[in-house]
Amino acid sequence: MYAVYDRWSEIARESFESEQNMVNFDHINHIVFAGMGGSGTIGDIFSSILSRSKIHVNVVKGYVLPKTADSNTLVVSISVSGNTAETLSVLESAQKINCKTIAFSSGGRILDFCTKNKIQHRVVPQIHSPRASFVSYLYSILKVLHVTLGIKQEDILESIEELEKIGTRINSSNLTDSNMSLNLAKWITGIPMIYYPFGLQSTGIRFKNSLNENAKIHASAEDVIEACHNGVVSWEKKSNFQPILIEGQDDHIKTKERWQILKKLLQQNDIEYKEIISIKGGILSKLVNLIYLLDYTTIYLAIKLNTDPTPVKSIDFIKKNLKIEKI
Ligand SMILES: O=P(O)(O)OC[C@H]1O[C@@H](O)[C@H](O)[C@@H](O)[C@@H]1O
Repeated sequence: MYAVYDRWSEIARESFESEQNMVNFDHINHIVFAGMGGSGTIGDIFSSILSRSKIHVNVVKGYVLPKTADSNTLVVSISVSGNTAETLSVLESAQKINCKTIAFSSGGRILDFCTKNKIQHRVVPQIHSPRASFVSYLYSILKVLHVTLGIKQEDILESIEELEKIGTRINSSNLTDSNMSLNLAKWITGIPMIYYPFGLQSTGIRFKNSLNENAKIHASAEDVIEACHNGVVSWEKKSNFQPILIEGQDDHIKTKERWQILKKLLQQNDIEYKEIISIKGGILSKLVNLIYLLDYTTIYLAIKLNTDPTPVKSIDFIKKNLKIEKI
């Protein structure tokens, strides 16, 4: 897995510079991103980026297309394997009601369905595993859809440069004290309780998912503002949860205030915490930079725990036991 992660910035650039044909969907007022796990995180990223645009965005991590979808809706289906039942189900519903559709997969049932129904499809090869392919999928989708999504090329290139910069500091050729991912992995001894601000949700959820799949440990992730109405009470008791605060340089002023109060509360309760602060820059740069740093943490943690990050036996077990034909 290291070998793939060490190349993330190169993969990002290659994917964005690939031959994939760009497409511009017009007359859309609603976009649905359908995908599970790492493919769902890509939807979360676009949801953050588009949160200030006039386009209504839904991220569907499940089987059901929102009732508001119609022929002015673009449904973007993302599945690295191309065989994820939930994602295929949303695509089938979208095709039935004449949504505009495009799908990205390495092949599988999604490619078969698109070929049969003449739905736009782009093949993006799987690199190692669906979650490690995250970066090639993100930048291939950006290549194909950045005009439709109104994302500027310069913002995309800036984000690749940021991946290059952080890569040299956190990759496996720098196993020193200056490696932030390694340091965070060394610090984690219990269950990470991840807090994230509005706009950086994808980083918190992806970190949780990668801790689960790579390090095979429990983890929890909450929006910090919401947690100030419920989750914070849990710190009144001792536990083996460890707070990790993912803070954005440009968080809303009231979010910044919450971070300060939360830190004060943790200090009063004698609870050690870690702060991970985003870089300055565009939202895409912030998100991919954090995801890279935190994903690497999960691989270093897996190694520390003598755990092979690659296999996900329990997910395989669930999939084997699913009665796909009954969906
Ligand atoms: O992108 P796919 O192939 O639909 O997979 C979605 C998710 O499916 C899970 O089963 C995988 O273990 C995740 O890592 C993955 O992100």
